[in-house]
Amino acid sequence: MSHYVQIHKLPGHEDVRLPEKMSGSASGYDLYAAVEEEVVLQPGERRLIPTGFAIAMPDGLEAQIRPRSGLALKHGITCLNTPGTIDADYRGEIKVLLINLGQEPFAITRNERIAQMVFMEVPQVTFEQVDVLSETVRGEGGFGHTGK
Ligand SMILES: O=c1ccn([C@H]2C[C@H](O)[C@@H](COP(=O)(O)OP(=O)(O)OP(=O)(O)O)O2)c(=O)[nH]1
Ligand SMILES: [Mg+2]
Repeated sequence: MSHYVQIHKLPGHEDVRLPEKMSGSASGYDLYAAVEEEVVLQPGERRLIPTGFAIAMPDGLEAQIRPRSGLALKHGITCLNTPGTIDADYRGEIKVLLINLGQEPFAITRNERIAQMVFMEVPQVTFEQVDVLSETVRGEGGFGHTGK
């Protein structure tokens, strides 16, 4: 399915690259850091990193902010709240909450790729309050109920 998503570069960030797919069928659009100057994340430190853009997507979609596996593997850099949720009605700057779970300081420079954004369809549901739920074989079993 293809959708139109409006994208707006925020003032002062004309030089920052917009989200980009690095291969034809990639799921994620890589996000570029719009930090004014180099930011260094110390081990264990978290920081909200700006991207310099905002979007407007159709109702029924969301965007997820996910880590880049290369940064996670090589440097222990991940998104603390992964997958971050971008609501369809959010018009603020997209930001990325990075945390350094590695053992070395990690420097983030302007226009470096820090995370990726994946669009998803979100089913709408209507809750129907009931006294008894429909029965299943699993029932209330969970959290390892079926074995290791
Ligand atoms: O990684 C993220 C996560 C969220 N957001 C923005 C877009 C999202 O629509 C809004 C709210 O996010 P969320 O619902 O996860 O946070 P909350 O703590 O519930 O805040 P709110 O009360 O504003 O919904 O913050 C980002 O820019 N990056
Ligand atoms: Mg919320």
